[in-house]
Amino acid sequence: MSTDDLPLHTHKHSLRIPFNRLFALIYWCAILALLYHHTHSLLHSTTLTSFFITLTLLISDSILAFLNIATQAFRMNPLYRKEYPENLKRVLRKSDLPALDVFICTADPYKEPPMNVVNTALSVMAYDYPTEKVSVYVSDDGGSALTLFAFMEAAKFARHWLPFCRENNILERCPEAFFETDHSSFSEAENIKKMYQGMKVRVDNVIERGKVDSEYITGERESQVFSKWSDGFIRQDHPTIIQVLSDNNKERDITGNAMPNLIYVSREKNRISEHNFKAGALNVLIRVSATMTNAPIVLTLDCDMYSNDPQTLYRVLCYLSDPELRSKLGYVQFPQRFRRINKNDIYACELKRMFVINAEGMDGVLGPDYFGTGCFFNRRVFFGGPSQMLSPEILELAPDNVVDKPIQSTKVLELAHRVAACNYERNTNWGRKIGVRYGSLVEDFFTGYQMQCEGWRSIFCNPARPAFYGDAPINLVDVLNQTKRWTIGNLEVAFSRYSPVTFGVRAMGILMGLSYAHYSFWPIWSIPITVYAFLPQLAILNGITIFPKVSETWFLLYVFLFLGAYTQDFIDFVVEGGTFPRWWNDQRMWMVRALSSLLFGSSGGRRNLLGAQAPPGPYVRPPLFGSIEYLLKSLRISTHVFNVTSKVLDEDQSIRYEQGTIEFGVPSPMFVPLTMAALLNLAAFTWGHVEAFRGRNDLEGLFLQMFIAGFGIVNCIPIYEAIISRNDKGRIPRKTTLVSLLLAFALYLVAYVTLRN
Ligand SMILES: O=c1ccn([C@@H]2O[C@H](COP(=O)(O)OP(=O)(O)O[C@H]3O[C@H](CO)[C@@H](O)[C@H](O)[C@H]3O)[C@@H](O)[C@H]2O)c(=O)[nH]1
Ligand SMILES: [Mn+2]
Repeated sequence: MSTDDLPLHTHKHSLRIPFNRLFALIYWCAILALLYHHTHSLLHSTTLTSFFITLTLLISDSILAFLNIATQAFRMNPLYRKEYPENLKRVLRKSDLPALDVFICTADPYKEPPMNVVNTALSVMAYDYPTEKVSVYVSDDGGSALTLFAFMEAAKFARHWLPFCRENNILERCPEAFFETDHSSFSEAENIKKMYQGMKVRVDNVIERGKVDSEYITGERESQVFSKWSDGFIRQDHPTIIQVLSDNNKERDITGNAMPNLIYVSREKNRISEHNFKAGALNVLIRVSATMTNAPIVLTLDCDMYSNDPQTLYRVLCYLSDPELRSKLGYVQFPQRFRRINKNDIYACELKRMFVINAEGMDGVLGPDYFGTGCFFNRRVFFGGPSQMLSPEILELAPDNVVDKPIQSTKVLELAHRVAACNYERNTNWGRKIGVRYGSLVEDFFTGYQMQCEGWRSIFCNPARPAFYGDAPINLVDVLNQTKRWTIGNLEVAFSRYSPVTFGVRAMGILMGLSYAHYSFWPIWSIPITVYAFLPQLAILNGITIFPKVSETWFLLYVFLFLGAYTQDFIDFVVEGGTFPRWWNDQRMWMVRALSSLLFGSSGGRRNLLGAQAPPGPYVRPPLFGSIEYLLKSLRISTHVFNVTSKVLDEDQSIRYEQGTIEFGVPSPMFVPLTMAALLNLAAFTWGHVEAFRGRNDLEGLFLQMFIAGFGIVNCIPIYEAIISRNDKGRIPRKTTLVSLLLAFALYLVAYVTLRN
């Protein structure tokens, strides 16, 4: 039978491509016209005030224009793919199936409950795949005995869980998710559930006490392991701990089947060496796994994600075993999908554009960027471009090396410890040319980008049943802190010597270069957003017209630019299954993000050069410009830290989240610009009408400004509610409102003095 009859995968191009291209052309012409208009007015401005206002608008609109052009790159050639795993099983023998190493990262047992991490691991250990070919490596940057304890428990539970899933052909192989569904039709389920809950109680007890008491330790071997957590052991300074918790050469499940490998790794840490956060953790796992199993396929997973489909690996193999793709295929990326997002996704955490729409767009060119989780790599991709292999410093780490010793042999364990040491990477290519790349807080984005620059292709795989599910933050501060980390990370890429606009365009062509530029430069989108949130409003308050009148032709240009961008964005969103309320919240959240986290730095996150974390400070810290924070880093005055997002659910907060109420709560400086904008827009809109009513205003000339203020107000409704009508703990703290009010008034005074002369 020819392979045409048994396709492993197919794809089709979006029908909207011709329309998108035509529209992009028209839209670019409109943008050019606007920039011409501004330049013309700038050259003919009569007063200093009008000169500065026009200059501000010109700068803002140039930034918007650049970002818009970059966004159009995603729309030039979107692609939709489909895989046929059933065909794969007909052409590939079981014995030919490649092995898989799964990497799971965790960093803090209190922010990332070990039971969640355990669920992540169990869901992939239970993949529908020959168990002797699966190894799961857990990286614990928290260096916590609590996490290790949870995994010891998990290894025991897995001996029951895996055969249960296999024999009953369970789809939902993450225990927590499975027990949330109706499982009454499975006779053993109750038994397994009891075991699961027993494990949960033990793990939670240990977490609550903060240590593993002797009553929980069974046997000499376990107590020996925990004795490593001696007095001087702290998370920032401790030796490497590598613990094989399940070894497929030895362990059998209760039905006598081999168990997958499960290995706990907490790399060595000290205060002098840079440990490079998650990127460093992943590089240690790449090396440790190379010494033990060296599987040709590597899956990276965050501890807040779990597998939702045991067949996923077969989908991946549809691409990785395709002879036409194989030699250049670096990774297969699945979208991040989230489980508990509320109905209208108030924080726009679904990130449909980033995780689906844009990824499909890039897939039509050279493939999607790397999202940090839910990604299957060809191990070879970590070692230089497809035609230019970079050999690691020791032979055993090479991607084609075959491990011929059992994972618990002294030789293997010795080497594994050696490659997990703090100073192992000194004078090597790790983090620069080999492995996951250092130098950006979005190590995922930066790494995928560099791989693609080296000539690797990637594939976006988006099956109907989500391959993975994860959790997204459920309060505004967490969302904004996450955005802030991404902001800094993106700027680090934008202004590195690998900048997508120069290096990227040269290496991958204009479309890929622009796609990556869109992400790395998006923080500067906060400049136009801030200008449009304040300038037109301040102008209204001072009776100044800054946009064309309704009767002028230029007015139509503004209408077209606004409606064109919004409509196109809306169509993209809805075509991918979005709803109107979700889209509305999404566009609101991008403005919120722009006004707060993109611009301002906040709580924590800075450390001194020795790498010691600054002690947690009082609630309100002086706001810092994101760019200043970035600058401080560039001047080596401070460095950025990867602030892990909390995955602990507060009951009250969860309820408010379910109801769709925005959670402010803590007096964060990040809320100040937002609240200021809400107040000023309301003031301007009201004042504009009052003046018009008194006949002192020309509403025709102020129409665009009034429209912007009105649009701002509609977007700010939840903020007004959070200031005035809410009494719950999630309302905007009085202090924040007061500070914002004062600052808004100060801003008004400044404008009064400068604009009226
Ligand atoms: O020093 C560290 C810090 C973090 N992590 C792990 O990194 C993962 C992601 O951290 P999280 O707090 O969940 O960040 P998110 O913002 O949700 O993560 C997104 O953004 C990150 C880059 O900023 C990517 O690494 C992630 O894959 C991507 O999902 C988690 O598993 C952490 O345990 C470490 O292993 N070591
Ligand atoms: Mn996360």
